[in-house]
Amino acid sequence: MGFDYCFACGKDNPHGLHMHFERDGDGVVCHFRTEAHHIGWPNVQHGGITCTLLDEASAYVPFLMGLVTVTAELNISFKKPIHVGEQLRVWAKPTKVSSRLLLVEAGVEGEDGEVKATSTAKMMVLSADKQKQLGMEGLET
Ligand SMILES: CCCCCCCCCCCCCC(=O)SCCNC(=O)CCNC(=O)[C@H](O)C(C)(C)COP(=O)(O)OP(=O)(O)OC[C@H]1O[C@@H](n2cnc3c(N)ncnc32)[C@H](O)[C@@H]1OP(=O)(O)O
Repeated sequence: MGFDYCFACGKDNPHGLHMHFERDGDGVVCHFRTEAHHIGWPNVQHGGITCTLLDEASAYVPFLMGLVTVTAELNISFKKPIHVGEQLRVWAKPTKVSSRLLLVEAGVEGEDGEVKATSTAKMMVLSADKQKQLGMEGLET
């Protein structure tokens, strides 16, 4: 299975979130609507879904630079609950880029711009050998 089955962005994954990213300056942005099947506590989006939104946005920053990375670290601050039916703006931008590591800042905001969650991520750039070693097959950027 390739990119199209990515849980966060794959168009062919029937269980996925179907995130779609666009460039925004040197970063990325995506709009996402919280649905009933995304909850943990009643009416409140599961924190794991929020993590996925932030992780994916962080991964798309290097991806759109033509780099294959994995998340080595992801630190999240959950600021406000997200409720079913909310329309969210998910963004990410690089704060430091080196040949092996990118630091990426990301956030989730409500329609009124309220900050729901923020994160910082360390994205490790993978060589072709490392991709093979980690069992990542069929990757082409
Ligand atoms: C059509 C469009 C489709 C688009 C699709 C887009 C898809 C996007 C999908 C994205 C999905 C979403 C994204 C996801 O969810 S990716 C999935 C979640 N992440 C993972 O599965 C990663 C699992 N971890 C690993 O594979 C390894 O631990 C990695 C690769 C991270 C390091 O490997 P390893 O441990 O073997 O290291 P090394 O021997 O290669 O050494 C490397 C160097 O790096 C240093 N180091 C290591 N760790 C850290 C750290 N935390 N902070 C700072 N530095 C660190 C290390 O000391 C060394 O430095 P030096 O001693 O050389 O100086």
